[in-house]
Amino acid sequence: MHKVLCLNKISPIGTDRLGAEYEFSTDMQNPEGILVRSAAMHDMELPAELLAIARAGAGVNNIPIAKCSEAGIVVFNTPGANANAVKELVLAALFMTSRKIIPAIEWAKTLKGSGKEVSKLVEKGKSAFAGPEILGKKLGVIGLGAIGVLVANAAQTLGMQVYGFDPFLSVDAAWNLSSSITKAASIDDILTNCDYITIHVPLNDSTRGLIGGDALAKTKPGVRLLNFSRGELVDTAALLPALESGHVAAYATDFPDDALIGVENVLAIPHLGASTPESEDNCAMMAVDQLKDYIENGNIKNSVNFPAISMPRDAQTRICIAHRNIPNTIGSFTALCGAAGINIENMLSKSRGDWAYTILDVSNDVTPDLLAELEALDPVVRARAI
Ligand SMILES: NC(=O)c1ccc[n+]([C@@H]2O[C@H](COP(=O)([O-])OP(=O)(O)OC[C@H]3O[C@@H](n4cnc5c(N)ncnc54)[C@H](O)[C@@H]3O)[C@@H](O)[C@H]2O)c1
Ligand SMILES: O=C(O)CC[C@@H](O)C(=O)O
Repeated sequence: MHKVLCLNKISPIGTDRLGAEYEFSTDMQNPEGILVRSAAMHDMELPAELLAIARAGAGVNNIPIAKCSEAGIVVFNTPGANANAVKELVLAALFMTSRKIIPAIEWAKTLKGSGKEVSKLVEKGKSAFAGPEILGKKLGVIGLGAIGVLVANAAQTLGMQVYGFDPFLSVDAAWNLSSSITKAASIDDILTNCDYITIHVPLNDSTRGLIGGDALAKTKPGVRLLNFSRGELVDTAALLPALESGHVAAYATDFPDDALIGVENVLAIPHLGASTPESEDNCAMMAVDQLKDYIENGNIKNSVNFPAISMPRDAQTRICIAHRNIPNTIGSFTALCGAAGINIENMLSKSRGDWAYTILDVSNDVTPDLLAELEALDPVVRARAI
């Protein structure tokens, strides 16, 4: 029986796929797998038995990736599975930051009880809530991955002039991006030219504070800023005076902090980007399928720390080895197998940056001694036989 710990609410459409061979619970000791959404895992002790963490979603800044790699724990995410849900909320925010829809609705509620005067009061008060159209305005999209591409294409069909910036644009994203999107040469191109700016990059050490005082100073007066990626990408301390002066006309964020809540022209949304049944089902199914394939077959798809690797099973036993990407490592695996009288029928090894992963399909039983010898090799962080 495999054990899977679930740290957040995960759609049963996904967890039902675990099947009868799995014990699944929100509270258990020594799990082999963890399913997680946004739960903070940085301070969590990682169980020795833990093989993999599957993040039902895109962002993995809640997971200690480097620590997991060192322990041979494979971390998965579900690229693109919630992108449409986020795109739809970003489009809603484009309209909401323009047309003052939320404060206007709040104001209209105050007219309750005014009887026949309501229509007169509405006409008198409505000018306080006028706001511009998005048609023809310039939208800058920072980060053209799964979400950024969908946002850029949709905004373009709504009549916006869209500029995109992504120094690491993938081939897939380039194929999916409308040819009408203008390529920005630098982030400054976006900052200085655009009426609306939306951020769709991961949070990491190089993007934290991406929009700080210097960046804000380059933006057009009256710019509207949208952040559906992570709160720490925008420096709240630098943003507050820019909102106060009106230089930033509005800020929509899915990640409000205490200082932003209640501030005029801040649209503080409680992390609802991926909260649709469709997205929750997609993420859960992908996360569970990837986790199961890893636990049962050692195959890796959509990992953020180890390479993609997959091989059909056609031998008695599979040895899976997570290791550092250094020369002569594979030779030491085959030498140890040979010395143990193990015949390798098929093998595959892939690397990704500092890390690598090797699958050896063998025609014998594998002894705990051989696994211990493999794991004792310097580059190896985890070896198991399935
Ligand atoms: N609000 C939500 O509920 C929600 C849901 C999903 C994702 N997210 C956040 O949105 C982020 C993006 O999601 P995605 O699915 O589009 O991810 P993705 O990995 O498909 O795309 C991220 C893109 O950002 C680009 N990028 C990285 N650093 C950059 C930089 N400095 N400047 C410009 N581009 C850069 C990458 O090349 C990539 O194309 C996630 O990392 C997550 O933090 C939030
Ligand atoms: O799980 C969620 O609700 C949010 C997920 C989102 O932030 C992500 O990065 O995919």
